Amino acid sequence: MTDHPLDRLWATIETRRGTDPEASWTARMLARGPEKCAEKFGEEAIEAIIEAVRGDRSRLVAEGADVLYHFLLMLAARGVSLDDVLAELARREGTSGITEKAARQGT
Ligand SMILES: N=c1c2ncn([C@@H]3O[C@H](COP(=O)(O)OP(=O)(O)OP(=O)(O)O)[C@@H](O)[C@H]3O)c2ncn1[C@@H]1O[C@H](COP(=O)(O)O)[C@@H](O)[C@H]1O
Repeated sequence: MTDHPLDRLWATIETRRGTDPEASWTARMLARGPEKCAEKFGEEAIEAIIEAVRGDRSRLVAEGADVLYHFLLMLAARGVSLDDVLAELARREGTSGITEKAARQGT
């Protein structure tokens, strides 16, 4: 674990698991289940897309933060860790995105 804000946010999300849903948005969303977390992530992603298309920089920064938070929430709800995703990114380092796409498609 590093002192990166994403690591700290992940640690906070994990501490909220099973706590009072009235006191924590994270606890409330986790209690609502992975489908609801995925739906919320989708909504936040669309809001970020809208701001990217509009070109509103500060709104995109704010929506981007919402996207990252709700992405971590969606992972946590499915028992996938941030480290799992970071390990996959690390595995791809140094490979060509085009080669990677072909490998995934089996071509
Ligand atoms: N980064 C966030 C974060 N980003 C967004 N949100 C919440 O996500 C919710 C959804 O945002 P919306 O704008 O969609 O608001 P909404 O209430 O769903 O309204 P609708 O538009 O859906 O009707 C809001 O309640 C925001 O406060 C967050 N809630 C928590 N965190 C982090 O998680 C930590 C723990 O929070 P709690 O679990 O609430 O203690 C916080 O200290 C933050 O670091």
